Amino acid sequence: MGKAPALLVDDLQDGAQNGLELKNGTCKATATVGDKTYVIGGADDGTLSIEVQIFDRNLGEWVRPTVRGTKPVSCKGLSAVPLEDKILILKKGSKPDDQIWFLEVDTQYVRQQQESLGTEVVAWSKGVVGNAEKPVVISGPSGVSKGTLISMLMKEFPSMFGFSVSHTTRAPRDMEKDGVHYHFTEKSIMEKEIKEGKFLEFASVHGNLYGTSVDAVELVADAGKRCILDIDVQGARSVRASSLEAIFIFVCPPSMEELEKRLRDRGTETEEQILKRLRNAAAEIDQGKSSHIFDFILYNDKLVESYDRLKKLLGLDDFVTTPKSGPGEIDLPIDHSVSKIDNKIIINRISSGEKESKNLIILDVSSLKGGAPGRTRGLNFQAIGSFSNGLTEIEGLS
Ligand SMILES: Nc1ncnc2c1ncn2[C@@H]1O[C@H](COP(=O)(O)OP(=O)(O)OP(=O)(O)O)[C@@H](O)[C@H]1O
Ligand SMILES: Nc1nc2c(ncn2[C@@H]2O[C@H](COP(=O)(O)O)[C@@H](O)[C@H]2O)c(=O)[nH]1
Repeated sequence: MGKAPALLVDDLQDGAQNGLELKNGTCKATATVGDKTYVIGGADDGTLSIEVQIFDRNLGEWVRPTVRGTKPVSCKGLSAVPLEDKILILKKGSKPDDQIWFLEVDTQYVRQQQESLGTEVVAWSKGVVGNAEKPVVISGPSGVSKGTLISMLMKEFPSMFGFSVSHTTRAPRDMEKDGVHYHFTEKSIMEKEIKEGKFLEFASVHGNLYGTSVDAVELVADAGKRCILDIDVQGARSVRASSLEAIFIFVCPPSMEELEKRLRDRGTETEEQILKRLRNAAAEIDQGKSSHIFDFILYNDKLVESYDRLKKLLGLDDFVTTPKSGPGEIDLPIDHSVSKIDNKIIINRISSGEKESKNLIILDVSSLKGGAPGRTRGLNFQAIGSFSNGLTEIEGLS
């Protein structure tokens, strides 16, 4: 339980309603989901991010929750619209790609986090219009060439893909840089952070601890890139069970002999480590082929051909000739009112000062996908503007 924020309980009971701004805050809104009222507001504590406090109406207590995900920066004003297990947050006066956020309050991810931490948890997730490309999980036995294929992809499409930098307790190899190839970490520190719920997945692999932090995935999404995860089969299984929607690819060697040759030729492991990795490879290949975790199995015999097949799987083979056009961005009017009818959020422009804003935006939240940790995809919208000649212009997705 934390100290009470500037708002009093009476303010919540008398004045604040779902979807309405509070009169005594520039960047504050409240929304009630179940027995809890969420007070969402910026910079009260001197930071630049939007903070969350909860008033538990059953207990009559204020709670300061553990907040997961990248916090949005504060803005000129907020509207909050409660949905079933999350709250839609509309940020006023922010850039078009920073206007729509979700505060998850009762999703599967939040419930899992609450269970492991034993505290109240909320999680931020930025909203994305349309079906933004899913992250890519690449798995397969050690030495099969996951890293090689990922490097080729990142080199050819530097602005499209971003690598999720894992944590590991293994020692760095000669050419490996901390923070680039891995976050090289002490076991005790990593175990503590796992307990604190900072990892999307983790596993003991070939005698060391490896894991993908939520921050690693968020960082790539924040850069507007499609995240690539290079993780073992156990990790892939955990991600499959999480709310991170991804494409799962298992890279398979042409034979165990070839796998052994690649591992030995790479020359990065001791004899003992090579034998351990080869012993584990047989089980990984079995699971990779039979476990239904993976959407695709990619046989890596000849590297260039495998890379071409990988690009095809990711829809990149015709990328240069026919780049896919995006679904567009929503540009919210600064002064607006918000109402909700079923799965449609109606955003009405109030003042007439903004020449380029649409008068009415209808946000469709019926097909939301993904969510924390990561983006909430599947937002659709229609923007309707009227002109002095009486004509109406409609744009956006239906
Ligand atoms: N198709 C191929 N034919 C021959 N050698 C290859 C091929 N693909 C990759 N290699 C080589 O095999 C070695 C292992 O590749 P890489 O390091 O990419 O494997 P990895 O799956 O990322 O391994 P790890 O899981 O241990 O990180 C490298 O030296 C790479 O140059
Ligand atoms: N479950 C996870 N597995 C991971 C992660 N990062 C890497 N890996 C896998 O570990 C092995 C060995 O990697 P190496 O760099 O020591 O050769 C390999 O299969 C990787 O895919 C992770 O975050 N989680």
